[in-house]
Amino acid sequence: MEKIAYLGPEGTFSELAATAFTKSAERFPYRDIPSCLQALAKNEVDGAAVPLENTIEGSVNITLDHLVHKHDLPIVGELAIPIAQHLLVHPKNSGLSMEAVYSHPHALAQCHDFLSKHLADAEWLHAPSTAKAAQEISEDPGLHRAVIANRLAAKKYGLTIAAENIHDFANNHTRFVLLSTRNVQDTSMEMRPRVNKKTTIVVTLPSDYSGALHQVLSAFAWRKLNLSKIESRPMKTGIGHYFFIIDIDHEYDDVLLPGALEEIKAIGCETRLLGSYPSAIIHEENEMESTV
Ligand SMILES: O=C(O)C(=O)C[C@]1(C(=O)O)C=C[C@@H](O)C=C1
Repeated sequence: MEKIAYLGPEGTFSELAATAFTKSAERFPYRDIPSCLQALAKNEVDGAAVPLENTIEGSVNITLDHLVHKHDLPIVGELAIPIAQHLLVHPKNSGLSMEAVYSHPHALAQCHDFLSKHLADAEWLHAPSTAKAAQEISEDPGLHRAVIANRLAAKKYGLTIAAENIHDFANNHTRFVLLSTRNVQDTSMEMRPRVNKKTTIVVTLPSDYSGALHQVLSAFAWRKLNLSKIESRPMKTGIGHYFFIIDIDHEYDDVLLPGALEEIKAIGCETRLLGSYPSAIIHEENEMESTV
């Protein structure tokens, strides 16, 4: 892989994930997640690292929805990385007497307890990414805004860490997926310890068919295929119209998964394979290589 897209600017968690996926690829920052996917679809890059789910905040809906509704970009790898959120301020400002706190909505949500306790009177403002907030505040100390971002962003944009590890739950991780239209072999995934194989599918149930979801689940159950996630998302075609995203702890083999999908199709479901890929978790922040 030569070029990888991520949610920019430099210093986001997405950049950390992109680096963890592949050190050799040149990293290209984009303004938002849809632009990363668009860049891959237009072959401006040959990979994209995008967030899918956080342990505290749940799914990153914009990624899921764009993967399902707008593109056909296969998932080729998955990494869960530790997310340590810190409160950053411009060195000319001090600590917690700020007019506003500025960050990505997911980062603000991950620190809700801390903000309620220490910055309840400040405005909580949404930024396109954690590092974008850090970059803007580094350029304008007069805004009197604190930022929630990672250590890399603090270093990159010359901000001071006013409070460390302010996320509400200790085990804060975000799952990132690597998307690519190429047959990727040069990511660092295979070198990681404890790599599992996973498959992600999208299932649309037939309308007015009692017990359809039950039958879908039993197609996996009697084959002893473990599901690690099932989530419904709106099809955007009307109230009550949903599809399901299902993660299966098994690689797409020649027998079990094709058999389960055939069984599901036979009851009138539509299915789509989003990818079958290696999956790993990085437990500690110090296992992440810095990109500074
Ligand atoms: O803003 C960033 O640094 C991102 O990479 C985005 C993002 C997200 O979309 O959830 C990624 C990981 C963290 O959960 C917080 C923010």
